[in-house]
Amino acid sequence: MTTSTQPIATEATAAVSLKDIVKFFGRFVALRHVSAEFESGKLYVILGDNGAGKSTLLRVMTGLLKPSYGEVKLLGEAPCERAQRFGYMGHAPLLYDELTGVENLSYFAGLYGMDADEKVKHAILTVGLDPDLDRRVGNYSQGMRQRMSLARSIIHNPDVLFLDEPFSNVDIKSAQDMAALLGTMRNAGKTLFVVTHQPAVLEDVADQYIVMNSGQIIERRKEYKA
Ligand SMILES: Nc1ncnc2c1ncn2[C@@H]1O[C@H](COP(=O)(O)OP(=O)(O)OP(=O)(O)O)[C@@H](O)[C@H]1O
Repeated sequence: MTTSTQPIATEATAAVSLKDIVKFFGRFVALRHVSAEFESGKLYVILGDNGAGKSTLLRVMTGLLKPSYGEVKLLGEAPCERAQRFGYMGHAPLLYDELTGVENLSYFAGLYGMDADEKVKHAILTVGLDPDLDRRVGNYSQGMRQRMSLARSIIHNPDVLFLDEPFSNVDIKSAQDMAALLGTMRNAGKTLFVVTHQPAVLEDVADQYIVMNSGQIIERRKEYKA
């Protein structure tokens, strides 16, 4: 019998666990003693006014930003140990303007050490774009760019997905299509965290609304309207 020192993530393992997280930027406190557990297989919508700490929380959850104090676990481990299992879509699309969609995604697939072709096509079709479109991303509309950025973040089929304002500058129809896709991913067992100022778009698919104010989670509720 072989033994392993690797902890095994069970279904009971929280997707994300935050223990007393504090984040300073200089002397400014962006996150104030945030403790929370988020179970797997849910779609969480993170709400709050400008500057409430939503993006900071998301980036701390991914390990892109180190907390000043406290502990983050992603699927039971430090986020850096789980890089292959989460995807992140931030404000910057992280796409090369001079490359086509397929070329962009093939590049990122290569970074994950993946055999690209089929997965790239699948990711592009999944977000409702045409893999055969021979157009540089620099000439995409903002909505297409957001979709391609989403495709980039799911190219490695992550279990946990963090999306920061995925619907910004996207027309309502495209936003609704993206929301439906996120719902499908949740139904397939993925965990999603979505920061947005447009919670109505996610009304049909959200499991929980996480409300932030002044660097704290002040409420977790099922409905986005009070
Ligand atoms: N790198 C940084 N350096 C200094 N201050 C920062 C930095 N990043 C964020 N902040 C500050 O931390 C606070 C929280 O920022 P954050 O971007 O997390 O808010 P947010 O809720 O996502 O806001 P918005 O809805 O406007 O995107 C803000 O006051 C912001 O100015």
